[in-house]
Amino acid sequence: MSLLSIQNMDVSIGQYSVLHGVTFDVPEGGVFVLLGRNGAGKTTTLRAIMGLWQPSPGSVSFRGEQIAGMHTSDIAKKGIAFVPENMGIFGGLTVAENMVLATANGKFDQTRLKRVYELFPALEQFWDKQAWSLSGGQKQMLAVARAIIEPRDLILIDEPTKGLAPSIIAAMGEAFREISAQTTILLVEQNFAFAKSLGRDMAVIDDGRVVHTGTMADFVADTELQNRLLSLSMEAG
Ligand SMILES: Nc1ncnc2c1ncn2[C@@H]1O[C@H](COP(=O)(O)OP(=O)(O)OP(=O)(O)O)[C@@H](O)[C@H]1O
Repeated sequence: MSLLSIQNMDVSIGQYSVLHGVTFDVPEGGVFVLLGRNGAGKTTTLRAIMGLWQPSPGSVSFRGEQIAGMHTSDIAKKGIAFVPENMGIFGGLTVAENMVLATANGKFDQTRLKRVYELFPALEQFWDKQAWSLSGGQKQMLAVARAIIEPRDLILIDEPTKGLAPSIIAAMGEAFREISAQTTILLVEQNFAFAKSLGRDMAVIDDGRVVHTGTMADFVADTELQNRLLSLSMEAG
């Protein structure tokens, strides 16, 4: 059984029909990459899984249980976290306060906190600094750290490398590799070089429809398919 199974998911935003019968399965473990052009429907897919947009009834199951139609807070309690593109951190609060707010009861599990420090040493260094004063990469690290401070089975991460320097992207990749040994990651990316270094399985979405699913290794080997499905707006690599 897949960890997450999306079957025939339609999503409308207001009067606009954005997703049309989106279907793909995310197996447990590793990184699953969702690729697609600008405006293809990647963010909408993540938001619908999280209950932030209303997906069609019965279209999203997590560990075999239907979660479409549940409240976002109940979906989060099932063990799914979301790191949105805007990171969702509180700039006026310190790193420590941002982390406390991400815990279920205001207390840290010390083993998990130690792991966060190991993955992202800058967060320990800047623990008492206000989040707005962090660099773009450090803010992204804080956003991911907030998602893993409680036990999770699945983390949805939306374009984490956007605007980051190559050295920070490399560090982020290392952290994701370690996190994905314990927690499945569903990663939306436009940076194909980054995505292909991490992904085991993948899907491509275009105009609100899934147009390809398979292994990343097969996709990387098929340049004709890449050229056809990935627009020039995606960073080839
Ligand atoms: N709040 C909204 N109201 C109306 N239309 C929206 C809204 N949010 C997204 N859309 C539309 O839905 C479509 C999919 O958008 P989405 O943000 O999911 O794409 P994306 O693949 O994540 O793109 P990008 O890579 O540019 O972030 C786009 O045509 C977009 O204009």
